[in-house]
Amino acid sequence: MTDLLEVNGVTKRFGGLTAVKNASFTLKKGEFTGILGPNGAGKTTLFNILTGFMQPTTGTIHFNGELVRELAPYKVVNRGMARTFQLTRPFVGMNLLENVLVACMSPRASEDKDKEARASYLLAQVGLGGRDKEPVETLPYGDLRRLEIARALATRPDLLLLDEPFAGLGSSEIEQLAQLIRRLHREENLTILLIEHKLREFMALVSRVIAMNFGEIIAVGPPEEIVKNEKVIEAYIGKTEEAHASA
Ligand SMILES: Nc1ncnc2c1ncn2[C@@H]1O[C@H](COP(=O)(O)OP(=O)(O)OP(=O)(O)O)[C@@H](O)[C@H]1O
Repeated sequence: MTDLLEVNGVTKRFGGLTAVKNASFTLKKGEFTGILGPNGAGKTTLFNILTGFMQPTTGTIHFNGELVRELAPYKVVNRGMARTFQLTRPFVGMNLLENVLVACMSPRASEDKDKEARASYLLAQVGLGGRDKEPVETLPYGDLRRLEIARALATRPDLLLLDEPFAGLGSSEIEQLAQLIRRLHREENLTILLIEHKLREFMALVSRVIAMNFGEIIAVGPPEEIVKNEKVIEAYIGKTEEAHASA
């Protein structure tokens, strides 16, 4: 497998706070990787940097061999990196089909000549088939998450970044969405980077974990190793009383 994404020494400072500290990692084509870490660990900041919503203070990002640092978010999308957000942002006043159609105008989707057919197909693919004309305003949370994924897929990405797709969903919705994500990874030749706090679902989906704490990458490995990693356990539950006593 070749490297699709190469992150090298990325740091992001907000005044005196270092949200991401010297992060380096690679993603290989076809990998399903997750970023794990407690609140405030720097996961979303890292996503924002990768996708052009923020510039790193230092460090470089290569995607498909090209330097993507300094590129505006739409240019990053045009190079094949699409994302979803913790808070969904549909185009209000438009129906489901129109919401996906906008993304079908992406340069990478130029081969998709019949845009309406493509948008309709994507809605069906994410489980929203037959609902093209529904207004987006009435959509429940779980369906909004599906719509976001359809819009991201419309840009024909090589890498899909999912920021907490299960937040706010009930257990049956989570299971359905997890199945969808798993199927997309398998059938659409996608490389996926996932942030998710729902640990059981997270660990079942990913094959590699990048664990962060206080902006730093503290461990990288398969889920079965990460759950046993001392630094990761400490980051989640804090030092044991014994360790505190001897410190
Ligand atoms: N625009 C900003 N300005 C100042 N500080 C920020 C900004 N964005 C994030 N931070 C800070 O950077 C740190 C990392 O935040 P970030 O949102 O990346 O963490 P996270 O791991 O995604 O957390 P969560 O799991 O709660 O979403 C936090 O201390 C946060 O308050």
